[in-house]
Amino acid sequence: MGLDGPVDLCDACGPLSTTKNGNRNKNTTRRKESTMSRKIHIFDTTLRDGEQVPGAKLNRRQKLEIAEQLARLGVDVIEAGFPCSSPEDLKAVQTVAEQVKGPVIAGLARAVQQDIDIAWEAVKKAERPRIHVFLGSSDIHLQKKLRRDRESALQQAVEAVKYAKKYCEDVEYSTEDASRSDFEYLCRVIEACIRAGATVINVPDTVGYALPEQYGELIRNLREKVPALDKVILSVHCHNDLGLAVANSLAAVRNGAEQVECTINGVGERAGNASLEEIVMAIRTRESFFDAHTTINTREIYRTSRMVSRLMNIPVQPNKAIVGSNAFAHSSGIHQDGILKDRSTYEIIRPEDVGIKAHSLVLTARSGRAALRHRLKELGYELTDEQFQRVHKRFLNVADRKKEISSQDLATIVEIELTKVPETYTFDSLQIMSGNTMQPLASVTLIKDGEKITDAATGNGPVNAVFNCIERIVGQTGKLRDYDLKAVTMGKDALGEAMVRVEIGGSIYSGIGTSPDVIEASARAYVNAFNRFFANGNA
Ligand SMILES: CC(=O)SCCNC(=O)CCNC(=O)[C@H](O)C(C)(C)COP(=O)(O)OP(=O)(O)OC[C@H]1O[C@@H](n2cnc3c(N)ncnc32)[C@H](O)[C@@H]1OP(=O)(O)O
Ligand SMILES: CC(C)C(=O)C(=O)O
Ligand SMILES: [Mg+2]
Repeated sequence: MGLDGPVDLCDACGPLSTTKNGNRNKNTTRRKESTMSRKIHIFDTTLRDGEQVPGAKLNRRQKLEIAEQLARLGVDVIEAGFPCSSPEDLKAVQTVAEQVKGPVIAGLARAVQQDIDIAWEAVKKAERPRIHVFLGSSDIHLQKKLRRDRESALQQAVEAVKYAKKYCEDVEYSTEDASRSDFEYLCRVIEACIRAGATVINVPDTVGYALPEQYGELIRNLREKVPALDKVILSVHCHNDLGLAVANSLAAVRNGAEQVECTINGVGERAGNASLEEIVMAIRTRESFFDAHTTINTREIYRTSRMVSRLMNIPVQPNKAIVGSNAFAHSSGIHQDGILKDRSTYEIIRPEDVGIKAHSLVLTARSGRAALRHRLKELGYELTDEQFQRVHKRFLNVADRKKEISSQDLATIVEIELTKVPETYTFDSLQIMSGNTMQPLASVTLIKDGEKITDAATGNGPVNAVFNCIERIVGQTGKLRDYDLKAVTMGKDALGEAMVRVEIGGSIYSGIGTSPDVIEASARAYVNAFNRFFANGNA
């Protein structure tokens, strides 16, 4: 695939390059006549192939919950399980078939009568049931796993399709390991299964071996060599062993595939299946390139992803496309500036289109003034230029020491920089007695109105003992809400900076203190917070 026009943004954002699709299937023709793009059927196999992930097993109730959400998402087919695999899976698929309305409900079966009987038992009450039969077609699978020759396997496939057809009008046949199969033999199997009544032919890249150009070519060649494919739906099913499941699926769509089998979050056997959200959003974002569309309600994508992650107990990696926590997070200054000027500069998908409320601008040491100014405004701060410069300087200083600056951090920075606090109490000195066999004891001296006041207190640690002591001297208790201690310079004699947020009298006060001694820095920060409290009119 390559761009043959201006770089696409998305249909919602601007014009797209128009390219020749090259399809000659019946749907393409029909849709083109009515000037509509081809519909790509989304076959979700989260509950079957996705559930083959170790540890991801779902019970009946969980399968139903996900299936109902998949129906809201608008998938065309839900493969609800492999009913012959266990009595519980049979019941789970039955429950989904009986209760979930809208999508076709499919059950998987090996090319053997017993599996097909059970699959039918599972899906027969669905509004639109489908039996999905599969059998290996590569010599590797035939010789090493099934231990039979091509001809008898072909016969078995045909008999299985005919047998399934007795029960169900809609029968999908999968040529397992198609991408490693002999092409002529693959064509013969497909032709024979269509003749036997298959309504959908699936051409899986079972072991994720294919490369996009090659897989696209396979689909194109199949369409050319097997005209009967025009009478059925041609489907693809890609695995991610080389990280190419989505790329291969899209190459197939480009070359005439009409159904894509995929899973939420890309979960599935080994490295997983093609990810539904990536395929759907790629087709949507580059619709005219593919000359195709899906009927997925994309605003349900994020919710579905969260649900599957939660119920399967498989976290989504932060940089996962579309649904990862960083998919719409901008953290570098140049990008943030661009986004604030016009989101199309760095956003090809609107987060709300996949059900995420908004993009996020994460403040880090790589952020610039534009993002900082924006966040300060969001937090309600209106600063003069001079104040902003001071806040920016301290922001960079803190950001260099922290991975991310939260709104709370920023509030502390602003408070510390902008509020001049009269020193009701001035820190003078402290002494600590501490060790692993005694309760820490601190003695602190503060100065008030020129007079030294000394007191002592214990605590569950030296810093806590110092804080308790300060509270005794100022005659006021506080609750430490946030405590951040960092070295501001390098080396053994590094200067430590303590930042605290203390709840005093129902309000939060920030304090900052520096010293080469971290306990002294903490004491200075605590006194600083109390001075803000007193400066606020509290006696
Ligand atoms: C590519 C895929 O994802 S395929 C789906 C993979 N998913 C699963 O396997 C999960 C569900 N599977 C199961 O619960 C079990 O494996 C069952 C119930 C299907 C079969 O269990 P068992 O009867 O104990 O067989 P077992 O799993 O040990 O071996 C599989 C057998 O099926 C045969 N087989 C494999 N695929 C097929 C097929 N498509 N059609 C017919 N037979 C097949 C194998 O050759 C093997 O037969 P053999 O025992 O005569 O050598
Ligand atoms: C059962 C088939 C479709 C499969 O999961 C595969 O080939 O990967
Ligand atoms: Mg698979």
